[in-house]
Amino acid sequence: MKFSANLGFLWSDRPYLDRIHAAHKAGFDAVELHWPYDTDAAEIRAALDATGLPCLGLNTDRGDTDRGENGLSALPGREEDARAAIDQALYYAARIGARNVHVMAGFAEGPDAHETFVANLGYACSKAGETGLLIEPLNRYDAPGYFLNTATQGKAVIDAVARPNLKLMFDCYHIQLMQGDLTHRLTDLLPLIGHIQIAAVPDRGAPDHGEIHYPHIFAHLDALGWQTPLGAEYKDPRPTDDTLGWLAAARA
Ligand SMILES: O=C(O)C(=O)[C@H](O)CO
Ligand SMILES: [Mg+2]
Repeated sequence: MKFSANLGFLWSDRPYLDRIHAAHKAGFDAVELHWPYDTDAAEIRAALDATGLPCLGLNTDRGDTDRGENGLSALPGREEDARAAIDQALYYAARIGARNVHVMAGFAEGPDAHETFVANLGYACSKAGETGLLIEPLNRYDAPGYFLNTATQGKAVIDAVARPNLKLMFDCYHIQLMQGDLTHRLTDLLPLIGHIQIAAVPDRGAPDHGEIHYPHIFAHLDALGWQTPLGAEYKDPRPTDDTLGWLAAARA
């Protein structure tokens, strides 16, 4: 199994460029970013080229975080802002060679939000070119009021958009908290999944403790033929270099 370091969380005590080199030194196969927009794309690209690490993805801008926004694409009436955020993410992704853009839904509910999300995702699919698009259900404990909460709802949105370049970001941490049954769910949804992320449940630490026995998940994904690096997206109180025993164990 291969692994991607999510540099939104791992080594978050240092600048993005240093995080890429730290991920390389630690033996990760890829990296993924959250919101790298304050860092010059050419510099990120140079660090990726120097290390040989592919970048698997980044997120659309959240909007006005001071007002608590966490994505814009499911917000009725905010289409112009949502599409500007999609354009910005696709442009940045193309400059650094990122494989995917995660289009963040935001805090919204109801049929209008669904319709708005589907329309904005349709726009993104038309503009994406070679870049893949992802949507990610977030759990209700961390993100109460977020529009997209379950893999089941994610599938309904993907079915409604009906475009081959839109897939599900299956974050085992969020899906375990909302729905569980990870083994069957990964099997059933596999054709719709574009990226998979991992963290311990419920504390979102390194994937070496808690409700999910990750050696089983890794073996299961291996048996399913999954090859894309799994995104290590965890927040652990220890310095990142001290949390990587799970990676060594998975490599053994
Ligand atoms: O929070 C997550 O799980 C993510 O993957 C995204 O970056 C959205 O915050
Ligand atoms: Mg995630």
